[in-house]
Amino acid sequence: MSNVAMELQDVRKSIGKKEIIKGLTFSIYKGEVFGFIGPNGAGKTTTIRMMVGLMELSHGDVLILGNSIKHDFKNAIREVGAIVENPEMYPFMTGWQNLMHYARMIPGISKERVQEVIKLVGLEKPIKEKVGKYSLGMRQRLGIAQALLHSPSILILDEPTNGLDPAGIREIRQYIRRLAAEENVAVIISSHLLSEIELMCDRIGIIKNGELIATQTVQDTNTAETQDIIQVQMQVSPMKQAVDVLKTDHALEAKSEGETLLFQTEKEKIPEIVRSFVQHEIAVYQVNSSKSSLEDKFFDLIGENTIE
Ligand SMILES: Nc1ncnc2c1ncn2[C@@H]1O[C@H](COP(=O)(O)OP(=O)(O)OP(=O)(O)O)[C@@H](O)[C@H]1O
Repeated sequence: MSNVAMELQDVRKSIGKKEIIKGLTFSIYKGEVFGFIGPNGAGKTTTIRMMVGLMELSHGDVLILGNSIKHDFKNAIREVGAIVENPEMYPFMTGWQNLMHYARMIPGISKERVQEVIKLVGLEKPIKEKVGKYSLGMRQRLGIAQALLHSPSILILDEPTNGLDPAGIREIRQYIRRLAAEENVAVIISSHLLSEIELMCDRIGIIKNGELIATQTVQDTNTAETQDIIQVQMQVSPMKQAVDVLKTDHALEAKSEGETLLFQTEKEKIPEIVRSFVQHEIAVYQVNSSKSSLEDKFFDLIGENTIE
């Protein structure tokens, strides 16, 4: 049996004369948490709205467990659970009453299934309390529980951590990871907060101007970081001469910010660089280094310094 949960095939969307989504082709696999990230206006929400059947495709197709969203909508969409806009919950009802209210609208959902999803998102304790008393994180988890009622193979969450405090984010992260691992659900999360994606996802897809510009596993990025290039900050004087030495002796391009020299290299090269500075009578006052985070890579990829 195929391990692909969802496959996008040259998905395009035009609104008026403008093409907003310009041919997305990628797959999402069972049991993985896939982060869909990009700057504001990149096309994340539009793509997600097409994935969940809230918007028609202008071109291409989305296959969900092999079923075409265009030609076999019912069978395709039955496998999808999603929170795209804020989940509608009644604050004057308890968590349990809210879930039962939705469960009654879906044929074949038992009370046992309701109990099961409550356990999955860790809301056993407060489930008999009114939702009006819930924290934002608890409401999000109740929303996820609701989206899971019909046992979908794919869970799609648009900006699930929006507005949550760090503790709330940690909770959501924990339950999302558990869902993928224990239920083999493919989870798709859109976000512009990369630091969270790094901890929550197995793989990320970066979208910019309606195009997928990269996909990569988060594991790979981390491994690459530890083995490869690091960012170096050095306080040196005179600055211009240091930049020249880096270029002529080490073939490295550097930038200067005030008295700090900035460049990237392998860790092993640093002693050699310091030695050559000393030989050229360049004073070295301080050396700092840091690994480049996924966020740096993201900015490198999209070629911008800000995502707002
Ligand atoms: N109904 C519409 N009519 C015209 N343009 C639209 C419409 N909906 C979205 N767009 C445009 O399509 C582009 C993608 O928007 P979309 O909301 O999908 O991006 P996004 O990545 O989800 O951004 P954000 O993080 O801000 O939600 C934007 O440039 C937006 O202005």
